[in-house]
Amino acid sequence: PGWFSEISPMWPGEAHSLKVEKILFQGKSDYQNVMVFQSATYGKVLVLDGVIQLTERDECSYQEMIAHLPLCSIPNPKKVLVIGGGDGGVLREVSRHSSVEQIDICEIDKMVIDVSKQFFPHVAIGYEDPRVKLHVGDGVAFLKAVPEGTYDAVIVDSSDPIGPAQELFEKPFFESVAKALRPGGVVCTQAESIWLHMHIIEDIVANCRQIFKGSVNYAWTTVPTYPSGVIGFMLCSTEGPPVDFKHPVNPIDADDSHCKSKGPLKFYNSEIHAASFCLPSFAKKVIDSI
Ligand SMILES: NCCCN[C@H]1CC[C@H](NCCCN)CC1
Repeated sequence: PGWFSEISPMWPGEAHSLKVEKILFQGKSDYQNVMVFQSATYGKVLVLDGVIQLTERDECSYQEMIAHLPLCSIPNPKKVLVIGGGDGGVLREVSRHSSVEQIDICEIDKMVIDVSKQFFPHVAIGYEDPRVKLHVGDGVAFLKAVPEGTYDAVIVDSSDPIGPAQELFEKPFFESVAKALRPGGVVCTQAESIWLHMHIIEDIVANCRQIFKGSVNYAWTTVPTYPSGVIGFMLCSTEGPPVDFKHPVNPIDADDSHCKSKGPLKFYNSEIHAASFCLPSFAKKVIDSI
């Protein structure tokens, strides 16, 4: 009864609101406040420190794009690491790829995992795949311990730079990701909004261009319940076999038969893969000039 408004200094002067039917969970973990509520029109909603992480209605866009943009860009992904993504949605999407043999996930907050399993079973279903190995801990420390060249792909499904995910936006972390990737390996990170955060994106792109000597691209998608209605992704590859993110070499068809239990893809397809790298001029000017 009432409205939830997403007010944050990260998007001053604006706040997306959702009509609340019932608050289902409120808790404080070692890292952040965790809340779940039943919304009137977007299904259940997961909120961390007052910031919307996902809603049942539109999570397909973010989870499918952040997973398939990298994995469909390399021919035969086998070893994948997910940093963050405690709700399990990215795991659900990664597990659609039959070539994948090992999926490591490092999530710092156990409460996010438990709450997702309890309230978002269609998202947390990702944990049920036998290839998934869960590590509860800090992604920065995890990556430091990873042997060089271990992974074909790393997906950084983080929250925003204010809070526990702050370090996941800084240079040392990107360097540790590059080290953990094989030559021609790929990383996809959550990269904010071109409407709200061009300055943050500028810094991220500058760091990525210094660190990833393959290709560096910015893609974006629409998520109605994220501020400004869009969210971006950094797609980078390490030096080695070239990766052309804009032309998927490993297309995943919409009715991928490997995933009866996970349902069909609701958002991602090869056309929207290519289209997601087309940017408005104001963003292109900044990103292509770095
Ligand atoms: N697996 C879903 C995790 C969602 N990650 C993030 C949650 C916070 C959201 N804020 C958007 C801020 C404006 N760009 C970005 C994605």
